[in-house]
Amino acid sequence: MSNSWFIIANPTSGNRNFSKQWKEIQQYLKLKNIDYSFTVTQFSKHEIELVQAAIQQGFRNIISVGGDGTLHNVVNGIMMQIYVKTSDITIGVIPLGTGNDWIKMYNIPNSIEKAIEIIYRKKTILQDIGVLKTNDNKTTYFNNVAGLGYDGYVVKKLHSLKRFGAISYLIAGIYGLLFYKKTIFKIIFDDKKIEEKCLMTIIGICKFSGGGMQFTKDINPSDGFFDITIIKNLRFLEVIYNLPKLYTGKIVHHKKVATYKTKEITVIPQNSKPFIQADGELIGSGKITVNIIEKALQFVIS
Ligand SMILES: Nc1ncnc2c1ncn2[C@@H]1O[C@H](COP(=O)(O)OP(=O)(O)OP(=O)(O)O)[C@@H](O)[C@H]1O
Repeated sequence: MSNSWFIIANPTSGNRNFSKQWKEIQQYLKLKNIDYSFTVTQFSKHEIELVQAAIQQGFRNIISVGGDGTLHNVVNGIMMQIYVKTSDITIGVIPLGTGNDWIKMYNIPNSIEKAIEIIYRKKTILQDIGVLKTNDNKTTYFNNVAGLGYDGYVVKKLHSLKRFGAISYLIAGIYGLLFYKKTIFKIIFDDKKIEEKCLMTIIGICKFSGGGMQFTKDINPSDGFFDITIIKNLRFLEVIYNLPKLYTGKIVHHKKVATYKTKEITVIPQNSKPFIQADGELIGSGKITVNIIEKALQFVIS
C-alpha cells in the first residue's frame, strides 16, 4: 500500500460536471498505471474523517480532488491524526475548484491531465503548515493563506455566490468594499505591538489568495516563517485604484501596507468581531493566535 494513492474527491467543487470530470480522471490514472483507491465526500468536511481512515488503513499518499477547500480539509485531517508523522504523508492535488489558489504557487496547471502527469512524476516539497487558534479554543490548520477582516467578510459572502463561478470573487469583493466596516486591530508578534484601524491582516505560507491575488511580499513556503501583510486604512477608491496591484503583488509597496516575517502572531480586534478565513474557508470570528509548523507535510509539485 505504500506506493498506492488514496483519492478523496469532492463532487461539489467547482462549477462543472463532476461525473464527466471523474471519468476523465480515472482514464488518465489508468493511462499512467497509477495504483489507487478512492472515495467521494458526502458532506462538508467529510474529507477529514476519510483521510484519517485511509491513513489508519496504511495509505501514505493522498490525492485531493477538488478546490482549495477540499485540500484544506484533507490537510486538517492529516494534521489531526495520531497514526503517523505528518511529514511521512504525501499529498497530490487534482484541481476542480473555482479559485484554486494553492496550486498557483507551484505552477500546477488547472488541468486534470497535467495534474495527473505531475502526480505520476512525484516530485515533492516539504511545506510549512499554519496552526490557527480562535477564542473558543478551536484549532484549524492551513496550507495556504489565512486572514481576518475584509477577506473573512468576502469569504462569508462568497458562500452564497460560488455558483456564479470565477466572477463570484469579484462580486463578493466589491460588496465587501461597500459594506465591510474596518476594525482597530491590536497585532502582537516578536517584539512588536501595532494598534491601528485596518482593512485586514493576512498570514501567508503560500503566495496566492482571493482567486489569484497576491498580498504577500517574499514567500518561501518552507522557511518556517509566515509572511504577514497588514493592510491599514485603505479606502474604497484606493482599493479600486490599486486593483491591478492586488494581482501583481505590488500592493505590498503601498504606504498603507506593512509586511513582516514571523513565526507566531496574535491579532485582537478591538471594537468588533471580524470574520476569520483560512484557505478560503470561513473559520469563525474575533481574536486569533497563529503558529507555524516548519516542513510539516509533503506536497507533490511541478
Ligand atoms: N459532498 C459534499 N457536499 C457538500 N459540501 C462538500 C462536500 N464535500 C466537500 N464539501 C465542502 O465543499 C467546500 C468547498 O469545496 P472547494 O473549496 O474544494 O470547492 P470550490 O469552492 O469550488 O473551490 P475553491 O475553494 O478552489 O474556490 C469545502 O468546505 C468542503 O468541505
